[in-house]
Amino acid sequence: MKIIKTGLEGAIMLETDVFGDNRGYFTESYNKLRFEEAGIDCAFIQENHSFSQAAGTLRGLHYQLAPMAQTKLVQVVTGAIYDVVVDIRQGSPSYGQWTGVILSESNNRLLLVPRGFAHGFCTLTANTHVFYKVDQYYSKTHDRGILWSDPELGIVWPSSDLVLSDKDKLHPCLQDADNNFHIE
Ligand SMILES: Cc1cn([C@H]2C[C@H](O)[C@@H](COP(=O)(O)OP(=O)(O)O[C@H]3O[C@@H](C)C(=O)[C@@H](O)[C@H]3O)O2)c(=O)[nH]c1=O
Repeated sequence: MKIIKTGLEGAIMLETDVFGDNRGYFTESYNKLRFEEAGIDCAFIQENHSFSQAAGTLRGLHYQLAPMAQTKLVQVVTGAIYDVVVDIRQGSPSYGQWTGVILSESNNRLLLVPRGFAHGFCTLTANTHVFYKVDQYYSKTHDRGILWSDPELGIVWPSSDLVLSDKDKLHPCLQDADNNFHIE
């Protein structure tokens, strides 16, 4: 497993080892020991699967407030996404900064989204299946969002013809969002 740094401390990309043969390939998409060796100590307790029909479907930017904050390990099984994380930890040198990576069915890359980061993605293909593990349960009362188009963030999304949920059209900008993440 290869560890690839993103522009944001703590948000890392993982490239799994792929064993191809005449049938196709095999890869370990998660191995607790390998993660621990890489200094990633997460106990994943829920796995989510989202399916998006259209290319240009944008889900985000989402996070859960502490104490229900989640680390997420994101993987694309079919199709491709532009996956974005935003550091929303107050006091962080990279507070308000974002980075984006492409995860696809063929690049064997996963993105680790730490607690204290907002997360969202835009599908690059139709019929995209995204799987992600989380280390805290879903909590509707802690679930929060930041507007995908917050001008202060200036995220450059890969499409302007977007499909959004009603909820995601109405989130506040980062400066007005509920946020109980702080670092020293
Ligand atoms: C996230 C989630 C949603 N739900 C329910 C709530 C709602 O009725 C329905 C759809 O929820 P949403 O519209 O929030 O789904 P979605 O917009 O796909 O939300 C997801 O977006 C990506 C970017 C993330 O990072 C995830 O953590 C999650 O927030 O599913 C659960 O039951 N469990 C869960 O873990």
